[in-house]
Amino acid sequence: MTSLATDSPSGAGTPPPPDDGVPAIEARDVHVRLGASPVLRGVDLTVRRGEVVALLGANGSGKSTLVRTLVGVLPATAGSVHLFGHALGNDVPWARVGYVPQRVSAVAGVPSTAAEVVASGLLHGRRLRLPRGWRSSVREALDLVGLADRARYATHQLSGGQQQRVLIARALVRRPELLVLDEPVAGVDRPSQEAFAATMTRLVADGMTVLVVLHELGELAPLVQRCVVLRHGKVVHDGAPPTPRPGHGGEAHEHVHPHAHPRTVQRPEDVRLADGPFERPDDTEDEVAR
Ligand SMILES: Nc1ncnc2c1ncn2[C@@H]1O[C@H](COP(=O)(O)OP(=O)(O)OP(=O)(O)O)[C@@H](O)[C@H]1O
Repeated sequence: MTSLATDSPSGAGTPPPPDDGVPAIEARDVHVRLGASPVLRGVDLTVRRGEVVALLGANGSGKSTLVRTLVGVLPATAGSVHLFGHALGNDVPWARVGYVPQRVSAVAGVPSTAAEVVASGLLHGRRLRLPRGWRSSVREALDLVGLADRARYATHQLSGGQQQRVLIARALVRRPELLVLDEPVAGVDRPSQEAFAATMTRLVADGMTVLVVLHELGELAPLVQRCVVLRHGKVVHDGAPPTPRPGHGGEAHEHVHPHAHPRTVQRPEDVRLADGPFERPDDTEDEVAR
């Protein structure tokens, strides 16, 4: 299991379990309707243990819907999802799964300290009491995202990027083996982007399996082994990351980041999706969906 303990240089205390060949995520022919609209239309996705997979696609292509379905937040209309070999439901070992939702002020209105938000990540399923040693787990998780000195800050006293890091720490405090993140760096400040990339580098080195929704590979490009691209709720690419193109991030790039705070948007050096089935900078599914 990936650990947040600090007794090794990478932050891992316990080695990950041997890969038994069962994928961390296995989704087959997943369909989701929201309201009257078919949002996912037969998605297949396998994420093997230790893989780092980026989920890409234009605004409205269904990325958030897919990850929310994979972690059981949204019900699939049809198809199946297995996590660690268990169909979604009570049999899934949820303690092994960390989920970081899109920020969208998820913690901004919560009158809690960073430490309290992180500690809430230790409560899941039928666990309604904090486990023994929770304070050190919380401290380690905050340390891992570079916010050990902000533990007692109210979340509204933190920047957007720091709030996002608190959410990541909340997912990490469970010492998950699988981390699912929905646009973790959209609209966050540069120091938080860099802190996030450094955190992910350590976690991946320790064997963490990662599925991350991104608009751009950005600072995570060196870690990403596979890219899955959604378009109109279908997978249109599943394979190697697209070739980097110079110049992306300039004025021509107008991909909308609806969750970004306008004053804190940063455009990292990134990787442009190729033409063809991939997103175009000015393309949103809402505009082109049939
Ligand atoms: N609750 C809902 N009811 C009806 N339609 C919805 C609902 N939530 C999302 N949708 C629609 O589903 C489609 C996919 O949305 P989703 O948020 O999954 O896309 P996305 O690829 O994550 O987009 P973005 O990059 O903008 O976050 C969009 O057309 C959106 O308008």
